[in-house]
Amino acid sequence: MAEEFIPPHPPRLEKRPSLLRSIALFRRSMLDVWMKGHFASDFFATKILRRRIFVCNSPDTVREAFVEKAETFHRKSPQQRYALEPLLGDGLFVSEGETWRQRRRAVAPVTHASRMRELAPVMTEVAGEWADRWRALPDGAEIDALEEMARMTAEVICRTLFGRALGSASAETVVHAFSAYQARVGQTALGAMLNLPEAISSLQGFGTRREARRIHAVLDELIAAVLAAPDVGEASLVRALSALQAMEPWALRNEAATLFMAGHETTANTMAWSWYLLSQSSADAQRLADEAKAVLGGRSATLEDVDSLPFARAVIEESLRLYPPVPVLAREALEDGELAGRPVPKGSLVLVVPWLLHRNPKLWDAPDTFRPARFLDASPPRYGYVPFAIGPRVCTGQQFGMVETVICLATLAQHAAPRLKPGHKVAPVSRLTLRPGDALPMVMRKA
Ligand code: HEM
Repeated sequence: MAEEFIPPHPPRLEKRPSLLRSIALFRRSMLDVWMKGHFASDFFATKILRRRIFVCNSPDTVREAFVEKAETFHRKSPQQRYALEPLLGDGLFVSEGETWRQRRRAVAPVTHASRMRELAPVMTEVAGEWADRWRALPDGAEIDALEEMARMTAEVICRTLFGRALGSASAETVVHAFSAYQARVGQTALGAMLNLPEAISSLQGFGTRREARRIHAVLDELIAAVLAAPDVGEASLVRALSALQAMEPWALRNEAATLFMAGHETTANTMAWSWYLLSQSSADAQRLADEAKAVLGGRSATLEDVDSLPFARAVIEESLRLYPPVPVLAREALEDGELAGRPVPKGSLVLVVPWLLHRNPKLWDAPDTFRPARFLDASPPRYGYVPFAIGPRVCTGQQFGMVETVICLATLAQHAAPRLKPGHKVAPVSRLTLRPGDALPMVMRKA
């Protein structure tokens, strides 16, 4: 049997770090703060400054917190709200209570599995354009696979949000505006996480609000153009949202911003991690290329092909297990509660950490090893595999994200098997999402 690949992860701490060290590690990446024992621990509690933190790391405790007691642990963490509210306002991702319920009723149907027939052709079209791009590159050409995948998934989400022509023309502007926001956010959310006084936190957020206003201006213009244009029957999430529920213009913009933010970088990172993992496991890369060539014969994958591409799906599922794009799911207790028989005071943070849960040795055989076939052999443990979260706030774009990544991966894998640039070391980092560093230099090779 070929040797299996264990992809990189930050060193696991042997003993509890000092407060200053914890803060320094957290600032670098949310992956670096965990101790060795945390991975196999079902439930544990800790405290950083004024914030009590409870971590659910077994199927039972995940179900208890996010499903059975979802009402108590419904509110997003102060860190997420602080980082995202300037941009998303009361958008679904950060809202709560009645506003959340109302928005969920609007957003969930337009991204639902039943809409894939209408949305998937855009994914097929973009995957085909990228296959042409990659085919035109000479063997040995250098690419940044992270940037390539970010541009590709931006095309998909912009064309599905705003329609083909407007979406394609605006993708670059939207991506730049969101990247500038992200760069600001990375530095601002720590104060809120640690429960520092409001004044300190708001001082940090000035630049973030300025970047958010820039994005709002871009989106307002695009939405007005979509709604002013005649409906020619092409897929547009913005048009579908406004047809389904009467929404104020700012509410529609908040949901468009939410869908872009939630649906862009998550899928881009999943694709980039998949190329990296495949580049280190030639047997899996070959198996994927063989499957894609046999099913597709050179053409682009469609929605109808997805069920015939089980190995492509398994590669995506394994990438999402090892490098979940949202590696920490955080909630604030709205009232006093209880988890695993322990009191959880109001205001505590309750975390489900896919980064830990997906590598819990009690749930996974060889948890650090890249082994996509594990998803062909057995179903993942219920409540033990949550890349799209679980419970009432589960990702509304789960089907969208899976269909998009399988279509794009299989279409491209027929033509290309990029290798990691010699000498480049990949190190996972996580701020808002988990990425393979700031760039992923790879060298093009024909499949
Ligand atoms: C591989 C791709 C994706 C992954 C891994 C992913 C993951 C997640 C996760 C973990 C959450 C919950 C976050 C939390 O509880 O704090 C979430 C929420 C959400 N996602 Fe996704 N997502 C993906 C793609 C998408 C796409 C393509 C869309 C839309 C087209 C989307 C729309 C949303 C929305 C609207 C929410 C908020 C749901 C709510 O709070 O009710 N996601 N996603």
